[in-house]
Amino acid sequence: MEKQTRRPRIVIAYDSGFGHTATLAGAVAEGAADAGGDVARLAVRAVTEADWDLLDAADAVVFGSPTYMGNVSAAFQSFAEATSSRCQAGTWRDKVAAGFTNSGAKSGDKSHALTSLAVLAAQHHMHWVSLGLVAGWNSTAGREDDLNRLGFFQGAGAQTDVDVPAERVHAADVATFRHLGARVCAVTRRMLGGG
Ligand SMILES: Cc1cc2nc3c(=O)[nH]c(=O)nc-3n(C[C@H](O)[C@H](O)[C@H](O)COP(=O)(O)O)c2cc1C
Repeated sequence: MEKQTRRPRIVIAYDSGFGHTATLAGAVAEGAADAGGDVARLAVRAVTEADWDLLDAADAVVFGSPTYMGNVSAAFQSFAEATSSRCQAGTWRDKVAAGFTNSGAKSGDKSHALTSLAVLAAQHHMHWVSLGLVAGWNSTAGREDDLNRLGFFQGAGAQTDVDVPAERVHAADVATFRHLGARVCAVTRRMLGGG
């Protein structure tokens, strides 16, 4: 008989100064929800007591930040520092984690921001989930609309022109970020024993 488990509880904890990364956080949330997750999104600039409770009760936390000056935003780093007592206490130990970022340049040193997110997860003794996609747009047959068009592996990376409104993120990035959400949900379900 198939083992029954509850729906994985997934929290998307993100920062966004101008709304682009917030839109992409929505794509991660949709992917996770479509895959059967019980999903909450929270903006780390204004974390409430209820938000901390959500984070503490989550099975998985997906961290997201715009890339600012080649790293996570100052607001995201303030949130990261605010988690330090939980780090000491091991409150988030063995939760699943993953990350995403978005920047203005095609590269823009996004890898460094993703690494900061992975280090935060490691300091919390969480289990990091990679993007799980081959690199797109890297051959003569490749197209800008490929999944993982920017070729990230550690997490999901998007590029948004700095002068477009928040909702005008790239469709291939939206699909890539949805994939990350679904993958986090699938891995978390396995961790919960649901196969
Ligand atoms: C303070 C600041 C620093 C930035 N640094 C970078 C950077 O290092 N690399 C890059 O490609 N884009 C950089 N950008 C552009 C943003 O990453 C880009 O506009 C992104 O879409 C903003 O996301 P948001 O709307 O979620 O804040 C920077 C923007 C700001 C405001």
